[in-house]
Amino acid sequence: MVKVTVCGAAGGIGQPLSLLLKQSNLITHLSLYDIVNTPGVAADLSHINTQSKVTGHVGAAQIEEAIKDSTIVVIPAGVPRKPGMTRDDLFKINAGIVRDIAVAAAKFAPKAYMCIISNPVNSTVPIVAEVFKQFNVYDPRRIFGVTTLDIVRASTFVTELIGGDASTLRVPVIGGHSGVTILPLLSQVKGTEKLSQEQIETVTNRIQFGGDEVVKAKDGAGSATLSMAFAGARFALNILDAVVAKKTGVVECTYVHLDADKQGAESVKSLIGGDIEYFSVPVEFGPHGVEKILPIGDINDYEQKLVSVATTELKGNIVKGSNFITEGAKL
Ligand SMILES: NC(=O)c1ccc[n+]([C@@H]2O[C@H](COP(=O)([O-])OP(=O)(O)OC[C@H]3O[C@@H](n4cnc5c(N)ncnc54)[C@H](O)[C@@H]3O)[C@@H](O)[C@H]2O)c1
Ligand SMILES: O=C(O)C[C@H](O)C(=O)O
Repeated sequence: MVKVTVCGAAGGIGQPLSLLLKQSNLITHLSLYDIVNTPGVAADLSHINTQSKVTGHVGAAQIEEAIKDSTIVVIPAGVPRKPGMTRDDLFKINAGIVRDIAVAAAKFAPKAYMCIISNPVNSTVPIVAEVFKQFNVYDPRRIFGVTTLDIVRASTFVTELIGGDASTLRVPVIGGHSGVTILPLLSQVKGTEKLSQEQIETVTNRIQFGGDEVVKAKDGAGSATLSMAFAGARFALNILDAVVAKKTGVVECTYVHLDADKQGAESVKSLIGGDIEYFSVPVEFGPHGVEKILPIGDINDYEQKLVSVATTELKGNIVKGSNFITEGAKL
């Protein structure tokens, strides 16, 4: 059985993400969890003639059956931003939502690959990790912050400048998932050498603040949902490719605890200054989740400066998430 549970499945991301996952032949059971509307979404999706069974589960009383024995738990549950808000402003509401889902996963699907979309990702990933530690089921190779939308945006925006096929252009984006913590490594992308420094800085800023572009355009109706669904499905399917289909060479940048591959993280740590716990890095996936943290490679002086700015903010976000569990009420 390959069961994928989407938590927040009735939402702006949850619905199109579930639709994309329904198309995968690697999934046998698609389980939809939310506090509202999942019976309807599940009934609708269940008419699609692909192999997975679809079930809908509503509210805390049904979270056990929703999550039990999942291979993957994807979490886009929680509130999105409105114009003028930072992702960190969402912490007050989303931290508790993510904690409660993590507790259920730790109890009922302790071996699941956890894919966290809910913002602020820089803090919600440490929340899930600390919950798993409290239940003695922690494995850093299986807990991921989904930063794929930053990579997808980077491919699109950079291609607009240098031409070519955005669907195959790979732009490494490391760091975290908010503003200045998002670090596109454009110097590693062939074709960017023809851009001026001004163009590089403008497109770097656009990638870092791409989320704000959508929040502003939606004008109070939320943040990115469709592009996030695309990115979230790509990420979950990458994991399934490695874990279920046993495909090798599956590589994506994702926000992980650097203990996921201590040896591989050495080169990353020397670049970012040693004492940071979580960072989005290029990861090769394998049958246990993170197989290897790959070297970040050479970065130029401009990118090195961006790294210094990012790590200061990121460290604060990480501590805030971890403390929410370690200094909170006993679970
Ligand atoms: N990682 C990223 O790149 C990225 C990109 C876009 C959005 N996001 C984040 O994803 C989250 C969801 O965004 P959205 O646009 O889908 O929001 P939305 O409001 O449209 O949907 C959220 C869903 O979560 C559900 N929910 C609320 N509390 C819940 C709980 N306790 N258990 C289960 N479900 C619950 C809601 O009922 C709703 O259906 C936000 O936090 C947003 O900031 C992250
Ligand atoms: O910008 C947001 O709040 C949502 C998401 O993190 C994004 O990058 O689009």
